[in-house]
Amino acid sequence: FTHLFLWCWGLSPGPCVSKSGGTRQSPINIQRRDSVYDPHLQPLRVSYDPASCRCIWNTGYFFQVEFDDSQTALSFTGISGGPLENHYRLRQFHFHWGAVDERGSEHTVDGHTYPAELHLVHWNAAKYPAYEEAVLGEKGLAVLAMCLTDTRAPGSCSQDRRAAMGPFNPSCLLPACQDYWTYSGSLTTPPLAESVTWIIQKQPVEVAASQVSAFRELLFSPLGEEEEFMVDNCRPRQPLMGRRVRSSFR
Ligand SMILES: Cc1c(Cl)c([N+](=O)[O-])nn1CC(=O)Nc1ccc(S(N)(=O)=O)cc1
Ligand SMILES: [Zn+2]
Repeated sequence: FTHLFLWCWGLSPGPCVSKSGGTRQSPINIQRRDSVYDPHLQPLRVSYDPASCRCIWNTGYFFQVEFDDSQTALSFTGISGGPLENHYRLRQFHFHWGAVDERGSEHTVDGHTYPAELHLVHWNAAKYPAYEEAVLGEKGLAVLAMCLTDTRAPGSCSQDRRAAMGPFNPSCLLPACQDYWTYSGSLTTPPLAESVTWIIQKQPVEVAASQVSAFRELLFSPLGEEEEFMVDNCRPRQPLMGRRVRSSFR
């Protein structure tokens, strides 16, 4: 019906049907025994330029650290290799976490949840002129995800508060082990666009203990309104719908 309705208006949902009727939604549970080793998967090539780090702000869903992803950015800042056919440029990274350590990650591995999950969001700069187009386009985005046992909180703030960030190299957040799973999915908050190649690192990142509690002091609510703590900003797992999860390791 959705397609018919859109067709009536001369609109096509395109390859990235979002919300209901989605066939490739995220996050998912990764059942290790059902993932398929793909020997053709290349190693991931990650290269970030700390000088392109711009600001940190609270979007109301999570806080995100944004990077200069304009063409003028001097150096290569992003990822290539792995399951990707092109070079994807880093746009932002953010976290999802729970109210308690027993939940918080969006993806799970054999049903195991972690207190938090980091997402580094990249867009296909070889195929699209800007992030805005890539969000809704085929193979538009690549999100590099890793579960965290705890995270370093760069500071608390209410919704829409923005702060400048000095040079920061997100590579310091990446685990040493290069093994990953990959599957085709979507954004995990609206518009839930089905344009994401997910790359999930196998090794969780161990960081300083009792850091996720600092995230829990952030606010969903705008300044001056009744305080609502930003917790449990993780979407429930979505049906696999027959999708295959590939692994880069045996
Ligand atoms: C939809 C859109 C556009 Cl277009 C723009 N823009 O600036 O042009 N920004 N956003 C918002 C956005 O990116 N959300 C987003 C949501 C979930 C995730 S997650 N958890 O990694 O799946 C990554 C990002
Ligand atoms: Zn996310």
